[in-house]
Amino acid sequence: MASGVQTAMTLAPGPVSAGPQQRDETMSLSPARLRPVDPAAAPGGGQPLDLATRLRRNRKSDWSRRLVRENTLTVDDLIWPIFVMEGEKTREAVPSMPGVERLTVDEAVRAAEQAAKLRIPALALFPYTQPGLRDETGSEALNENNLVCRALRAIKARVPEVGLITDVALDPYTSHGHDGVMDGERILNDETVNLLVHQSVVQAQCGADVIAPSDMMDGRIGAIRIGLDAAGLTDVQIMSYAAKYASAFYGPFRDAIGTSKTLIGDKRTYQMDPANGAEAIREAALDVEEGADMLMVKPGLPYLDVVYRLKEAFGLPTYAYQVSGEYAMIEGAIRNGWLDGSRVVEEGLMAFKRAGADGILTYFAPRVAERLSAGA
Ligand SMILES: NCc1[nH]cc(CCC(=O)O)c1CC(=O)O
Ligand SMILES: [Mg+2]
Repeated sequence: MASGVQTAMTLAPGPVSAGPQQRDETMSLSPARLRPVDPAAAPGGGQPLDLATRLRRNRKSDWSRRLVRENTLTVDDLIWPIFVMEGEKTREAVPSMPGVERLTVDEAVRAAEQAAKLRIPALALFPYTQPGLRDETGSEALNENNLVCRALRAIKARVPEVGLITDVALDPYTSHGHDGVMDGERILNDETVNLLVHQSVVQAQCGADVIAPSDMMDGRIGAIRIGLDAAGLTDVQIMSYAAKYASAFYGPFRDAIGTSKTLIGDKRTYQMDPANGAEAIREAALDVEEGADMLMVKPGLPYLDVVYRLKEAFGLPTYAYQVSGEYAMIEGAIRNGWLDGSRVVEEGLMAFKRAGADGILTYFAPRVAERLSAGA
């Protein structure tokens, strides 16, 4: 160290005669950069480089890395999406999401107990609707005894301390797998919104704490807010899937809820074009104006720029959905031994925090919570 200081003194700031600095005039002219390096200090010559700033200093030990760490990942950041199905005491594997299962309602209650024990704040529920109950207009969505409603009541009765988030959209209930009602090839916006308001009120009356519309119809946030308030459900929150993209990463989810084989066409007339970023701001601005309490971006990792932009622009609680395809990619590689399991999962989740997310919907939630609570 002493010799480093000495070098800095003897080689006082002077004109730069060579080096990369000269090539780029816009480069910072801070004194630290201008100090020339002693030409005698050849690599391996034993003389330290004359660097005033060495960013590695703060990384030299575990305690120091912890001290300078900018972001943290905690159990409080996790939302656990689960799939529910008919039946009793049964769990059924979802092949394209290794490690994820569909749960009967009683097993969903077990999952909620596990969430409570791990202190995962909330679950997000998605139903696998019996094919015979699916129709053109998704009428099962409005049935207060449908799978989601029964799961809501069962979990609320046994594990009231866990937050329950429900998906509002018609796709688990329609014979064509679209999120709205159709007229020929068109997905009808305003007619669909009417049904979504009804669906939201039914779910909230059955115990949903947070209504999360994932349908991407225009105007649904405002309509749902009015509908909930009119039903006396003023405390029910709305988490808007504000920027939801027409993504190929939803494939395994559609296997899980049984819509991949029935879906006619694609969802590009209502979900966003993956090429668009500025449009996400417009989507979110409308949802904020219409009364959204929280915003969500979906998918997650490929859309971190959108997470960052929405958080910066609105400052609302903002969430990212690490979707089924992201889960399948990571878990597939882990199971093949190509990636180091816990490290890659936590690095990915930390990236959401760094981008500004307040939390993440992730199928890895119970696994990560277990590690975090073990202090690993
Ligand atoms: N409204 C449907 C819905 N809600 C959540 C997801 C995807 C979640 C995932 O892939 O994990 C989808 C799929 C879709 O839009 O087709
Ligand atoms: Mg919108």
